[in-house]
Formats: sequence, C-alpha cells, structure tokens
Amino acid sequence: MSFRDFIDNLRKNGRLTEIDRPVSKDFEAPILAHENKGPVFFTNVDGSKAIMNLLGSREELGAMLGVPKEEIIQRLADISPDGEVVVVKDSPTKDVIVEEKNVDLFKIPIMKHFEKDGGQGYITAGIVVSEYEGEKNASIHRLMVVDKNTLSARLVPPRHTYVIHKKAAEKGEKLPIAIVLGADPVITYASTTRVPLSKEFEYAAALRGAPVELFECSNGIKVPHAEYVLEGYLDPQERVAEGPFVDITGTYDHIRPEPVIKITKIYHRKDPIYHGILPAGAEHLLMMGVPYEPKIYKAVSEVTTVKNVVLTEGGCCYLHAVVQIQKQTEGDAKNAIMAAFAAHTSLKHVVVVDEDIDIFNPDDVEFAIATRVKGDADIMIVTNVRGSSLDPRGAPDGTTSKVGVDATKVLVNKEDFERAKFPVLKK
Ligand SMILES: C/C(=C\C(=O)O)CCOP(=O)(O)O
Ligand SMILES: [Mn+2]
Repeated sequence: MSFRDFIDNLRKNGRLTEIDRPVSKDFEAPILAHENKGPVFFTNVDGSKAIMNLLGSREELGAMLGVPKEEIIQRLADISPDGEVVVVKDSPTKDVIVEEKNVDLFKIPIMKHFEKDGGQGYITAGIVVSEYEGEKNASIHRLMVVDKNTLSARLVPPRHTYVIHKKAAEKGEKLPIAIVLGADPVITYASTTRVPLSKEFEYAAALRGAPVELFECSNGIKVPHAEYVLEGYLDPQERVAEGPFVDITGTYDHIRPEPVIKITKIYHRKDPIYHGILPAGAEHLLMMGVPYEPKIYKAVSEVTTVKNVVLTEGGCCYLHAVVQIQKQTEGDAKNAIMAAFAAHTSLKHVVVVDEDIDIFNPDDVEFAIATRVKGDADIMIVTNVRGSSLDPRGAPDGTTSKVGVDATKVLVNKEDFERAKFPVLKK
C-alpha cells in the first residue's frame, strides 16, 4: 500500500483531521499536531502538504497490522523477517528529480518543534537506508538540518547505521545512503524494529503479506517507493554539534558531535506529502517502544510463560515495562525481570504481573503493586548497568540503577490475592 492510499483510507474512515489554512513549518504545524492528537493532514505547510500523528495510537498500529491492540506483540514476535523483496526499474518517486546544484532542504517542510531545538529544523520520520560491503540497513534516525544540503544524524551505538558508518569511516570511505520519507507505513514501522542486519524490508514484506518493491538510486542504494527520497552520503570524518533535540522523555537530549550527511540529489513525487513525527508525541513514543516489546516477549518466553508485554506511555514507551506472566513456580518473576533488562538495555524499571492484571491500565498495575508486593522480598535493584542516554537521571558514563518489581501473587497462598467478583444473578 502506498503512503497516499494509507492516508486516503484514514480520510474515508473519518479518522483524518484536515487543516486547509496556511501554517508555518516552524512551530505552528507541530503545535497543531500536539493539540489534535489523531492523524492531521496539512494542505499548506509553507506551500507543501504534510501529515503528522500518522500512527499515533496502538489502535491505529493494530489496524495497520490487522490485529487488535492486545495482539500486536504476538503478531510482531511470530513473524520471521523473510518476506519477498523485488527490485523494479520505475517509481512514482522519480516523478521529480532535483540535481545536486539545486538541492535545497529548506524547500521541504522540515519542521522546528520546540523553542530550544538545535539546527534549522529536524527530519523526524526519515528512514536512513545504507549499504556497505554487502550489509544493508534501514532505520529511522533524527536528522538535524545544518544548511541547505547538509544534515547531521544522531547515530547511537550499537544501532546498525552506527556500526556500518563506523566500518566505512575506519577505511576513510563515504557511506552512501538514501533517506526515505513517506513510504508504505508498514515499511516505516519495520524500519524502527530490531530485526537482524539487512532484514528490515523483508520483515516489512512479511508483515504486509505482499512483496516490497525497491528501486535503485543513482548511488546504488535501493529504496522503497515513497513521497521523498534524499540521496547522499555520510561523511567518514566530519561532525557537527547535534542538538539540542527533544526526545521521547519530552526533555532536551544533550548536544554531541555527530556525523554529517551531504545530500546530493532529491527525488520526489508530484505534489509530495511530507511525514513529520512530533518529538515526544504518541507516534514517536510508539515507534521507539513497540519494537522492543516483541524482543522482551521472546526473551521472557525463554524463562517462563509470558502472556503480554507493554512499554507504558507514562514511562515514555521506553524506560518502563510491564510484563504479564502465567507464573508457574516461585521466582519466575525475578527471571522475567532479568530477561526483560537483557532484551532492552535502555529499560530502567520493570513490573511483573499475573494474568488477571490489565497491563494497559495503569490503575490495575498499581493495584498489583499495592496488594502483591512486599518491598524487602519483591524488589530487585541492579546497580551500575548500561541505561539509556535519554534518561536525564542516568550517570554521565551512561550507567544507571535498574529496579524490577515482582508484583505477582505468592503461589503458596494465592487465594489471599483473589479479586472478589459479584455473582451472576439469575434474571
Ligand atoms: C536516539 C536514540 C535511539 C535510537 O536511535 O534508537 C537514543 C536512545 O538510545 P539509548 O540506547 O537508549 O541510549
Ligand atoms: Mn537494522
């Protein structure tokens, strides 16, 4: 499905808010997206079309994957990244081709979001596709606009783009890349996942249940059909001060020296639609967090019977997990805690609950903590572990303390924890 077909479906189903008046890419469009919550289509952001909040809820994500929100994790965990990918010659993305001397990123509605943002705006939904010595990758990175043909990418170790760029840079070579904006949303989603190296498009094809078509850019990088493709390279040496940027916590991430991307060509559809993800908005949080949920699910399934996993909105969909298990033996929850921390190294706090707790309801999770936890026995603290660079409370060397809470029933007296039910009355 194309990006446009996806938007048309949202429109037909009455799920799209359309804003026809002219709005500015600098702050105004992001503020409107923040106020509107659901998908918002702008017909005139400084003269261009744009959409924000495209996949801003678990319901929307589930609808795209063809499952209810409670089954997203099982669906993502069950699918192997081995769908069919075909290379085709033509693409509607090639309708308009802007050669190097005319490249001007300021003609694209790349937005400024928050008052202290660094650079000249940030591309927030750009899939960075790279290929080097037979290894391929597709992943979303925040991209700061430096000038009309220069970006800077925050590359976090050990993400695949970081690893591939490092390999090329060690040999002093430029890494050819292409930045894809406005592909089939399943492809964009697949690019946020943590599948094995080179497998994002195969994973997207498996999720979509149909082959993914790629076309070749002039620098050899193969990309899916999209609204915009920015072709260029990651420089082996040059770095600029990247940031500040508001990441998932809604606080400003630090400024760091990050690699520079030069854009050498732009392809776009006629009348292209720009995709912007609102930093710290629901779409951003889900894109960052949901891909880790199947990873945690699979890791916990190795140690006990896992039923579901959620990275909660209150924990920025990244720092807090709730893991639901069918407890078999005493101590299962502690093993589940260790497995969850190993599967998502940025995770800081995890609560393990039983099957009768609704993990999507924070009040129900708090009820489990209130009635099933005894602090000296059920809380596990691990100190000096690798945490998230996004945690404002993390130590300068990137370590933190992690807390696991076993909020499951004690098996020997599990009847003491039974939740009272009203009888069903005969009518
Ligand atoms: C921008 C970040 C991640 C990414 O590109 O996936 C920052 C968070 O990374 P941590 O690994 O949590 O430090
Ligand atoms: Mn990858």
